Amino acid sequence: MKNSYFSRRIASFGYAFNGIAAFLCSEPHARIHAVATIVVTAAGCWYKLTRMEWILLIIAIAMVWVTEMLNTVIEKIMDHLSPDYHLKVKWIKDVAAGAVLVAAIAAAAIGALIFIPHIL
Ligand SMILES: Nc1ncnc2c1ncn2[C@@H]1O[C@H](COP(=O)(O)OP(=O)(O)OP(=O)(O)O)[C@@H](O)[C@H]1O
Repeated sequence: MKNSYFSRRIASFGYAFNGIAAFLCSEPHARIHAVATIVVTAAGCWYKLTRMEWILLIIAIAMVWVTEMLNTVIEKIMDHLSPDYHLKVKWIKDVAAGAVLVAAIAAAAIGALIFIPHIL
């Protein structure tokens, strides 16, 4: 019983990692985020960010990844359920894309507030 519970939890982690791999393999945006994440993390190490700066940076990076992944899922669902042009689909996709933009602007602002003082 215990074994089957833990093996199901381990399997769930496996599916989640498969999902991240599928996102990275199929979406060009994901690869851009991956490169940006590596560059920002390397810059953080170079400038020896404080613990609080790392916390803010990790939240900013995660926000962009999560919104981009959910936006992609919403696009795929809509393309599957409603491949034809539809004003409601346009609204749903535009709002989902808007969420990514909000996260990206916030992440850029957080990055600037953290790195500009270090660079100067
Ligand atoms: N079926 C549809 N009905 C109405 N508008 C749509 C439909 N599909 C796409 N659109 C419009 O086109 C925009 C782009 O949609 P699309 O699904 O191509 O997203 P994208 O961000 O270009 O995705 P990707 O870059 O991952 O291909 C949407 O935000 C929406 O305004």
